[in-house]
Amino acid sequence: MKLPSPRPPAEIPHPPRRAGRIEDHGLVGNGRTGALVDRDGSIDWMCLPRFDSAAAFTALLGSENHGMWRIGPAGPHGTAPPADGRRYLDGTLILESTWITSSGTIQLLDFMPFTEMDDVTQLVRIVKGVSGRVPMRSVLRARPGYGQAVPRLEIAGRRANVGLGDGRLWLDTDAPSRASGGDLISEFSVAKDEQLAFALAWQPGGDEPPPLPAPEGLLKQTEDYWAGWTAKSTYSGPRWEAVERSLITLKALQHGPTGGFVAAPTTSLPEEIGGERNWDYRYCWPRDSAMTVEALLSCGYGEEARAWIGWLRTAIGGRPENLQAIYRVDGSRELTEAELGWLPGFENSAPVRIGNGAAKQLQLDVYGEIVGALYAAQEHGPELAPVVAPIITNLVACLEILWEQPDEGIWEVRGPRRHFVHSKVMAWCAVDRAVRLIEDGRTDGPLQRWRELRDAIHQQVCERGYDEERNTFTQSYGSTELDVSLLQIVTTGFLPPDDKRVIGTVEAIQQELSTTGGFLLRYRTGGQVPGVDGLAGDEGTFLIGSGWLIVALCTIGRVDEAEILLESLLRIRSDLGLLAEEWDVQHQRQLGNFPQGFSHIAVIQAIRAVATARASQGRRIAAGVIGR
Ligand SMILES: OC[C@H]1O[C@H](O[C@H]2O[C@H](CO)[C@@H](O)[C@H](O)[C@H]2O)[C@H](O)[C@@H](O)[C@@H]1O
Repeated sequence: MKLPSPRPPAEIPHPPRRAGRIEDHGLVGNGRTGALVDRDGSIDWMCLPRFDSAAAFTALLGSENHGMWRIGPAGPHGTAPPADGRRYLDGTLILESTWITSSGTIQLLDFMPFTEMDDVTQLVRIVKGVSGRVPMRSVLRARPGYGQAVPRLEIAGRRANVGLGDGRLWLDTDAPSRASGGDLISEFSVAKDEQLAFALAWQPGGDEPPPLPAPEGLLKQTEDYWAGWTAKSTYSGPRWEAVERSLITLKALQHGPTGGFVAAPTTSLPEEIGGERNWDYRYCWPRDSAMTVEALLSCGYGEEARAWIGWLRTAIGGRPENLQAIYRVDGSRELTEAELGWLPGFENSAPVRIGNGAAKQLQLDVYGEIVGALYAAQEHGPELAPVVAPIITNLVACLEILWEQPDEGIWEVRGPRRHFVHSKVMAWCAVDRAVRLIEDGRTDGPLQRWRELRDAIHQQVCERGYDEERNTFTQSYGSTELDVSLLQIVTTGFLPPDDKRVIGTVEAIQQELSTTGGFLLRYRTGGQVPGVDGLAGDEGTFLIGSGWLIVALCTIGRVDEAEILLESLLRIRSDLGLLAEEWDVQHQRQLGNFPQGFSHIAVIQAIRAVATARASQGRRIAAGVIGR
């Protein structure tokens, strides 16, 4: 469905979005929504009030006239130079950008308080003078409905507000401000030891203004929130800073009020620049969320898992046979896909899509991922067993009926259904975990029947999904193609690590799907001829595949190789430690939605796997089992 182009936004003489990269953005968030901040201090993307609401700042996918809010040193024609340095304050999601100008140095702190206030979303920006005096400018250009409309702007003293349909944005600042063509412009200067704050608040409904903000108090509250949160991590091994950054990023993708995790806070960042592989990730995939929960649990975060289980129970409801591949943040199911014709897309990568047609696909692997996460949750908190056991047994009962069907698989192909080997392996995994739960006396179920089911799936995969001649499992039954998801044969324990079919599959994937630097394609795309996924064009290397390969190599004892790949993966993170879904090996840039949960799961899993393997090597050396 293509939505008609509305009247173009009023032409205001401002340049288009500065040509930058996906990874030039920093993320701030409050567990309800997130905002992406470019190097020049421009908020190029922000959906309000929820991750899956319409964006009020959409410059990321169009021009500045589709909405942005920039604060930076005053440059020509309303621009600001890129910051000279950026970082997150340690262990937080508070972004600090520093500009060193000819007249002085200033810092901008961007953050979103995790607030208890129902339905209020705040974004606070504090400009601090470090030296000299720096002329600054703020240009707030809210454009509701993904850049469709120019709202009415009202200014009353130090408060301005704009209507956004079902809510209103309030901006509080002491900076002198004026309206210009639907923009709120504030020009001011900040000297050493001075500071000036801007606080933006979204509130539902009418005209009642929100309470006046206290930016310094909100900063302290946000610092304390993150200090308390990061202190709960149980991971203190090598590369813990990278683990911490990925954990914080995953936490930022969880919608606090419901417990649902979005796959990423963006839509339609392209998987190929100029291509059509542009999808909306601002929703909750049980698959992605389950993997996120496992990654968080592995570092001691149980509360997020509990909240997600609550979300899952709502989303699945009383009918697990109606499991969807994707839900909205609140667990609702309406995700009709549409194209926003008025947006040119990131670097002209059209279409820009909202909604996601993959929601209605059959994706059998999801059962395995959900059951895996629930199984891990009750291992982490045994009191959860009575809560998760009925969900597990219901899902496995569905799988009993469904598992022999072809499906669209983990990659949500838009080509014909196939018997994807990964889907069957994950189905095996779901049944296996259910059997273990029954064997351990943590729930009741048809033990013998499910043991037989588990064996039947295993046997079928080994007979129909394995290419004896090449000694590798294949993407789908009877195909000669490979798929990076086959690495989960190793990580799920479907076969023992020293099985020749396991080693053969790892090596075949390395040979056929590996590119420069060891980054892996998901599978081979067909260029202009639509391949297995039914789409024309190619894509970058898929970063969660790197995580799986690193874990697989550690599992089969090739830790040195794994560590080299881990270093490559860590090297391509942005200066802020963030990763999109994919990496373009040729142009050395990130691709796809950003930051993506999958890629940060990969970082956590890979670092932990290498650390565990190294520790076990150390123990074996100490015990004299292996030499130095
Ligand atoms: O490749 C085509 C599909 O791409 C998207 O799906 C991908 O992202 C999902 C969220 O991270 C992930 O669960 C899935 O495994 C990925 O393939 C897109 O959302 C789909 O609509 C599209 O068919």
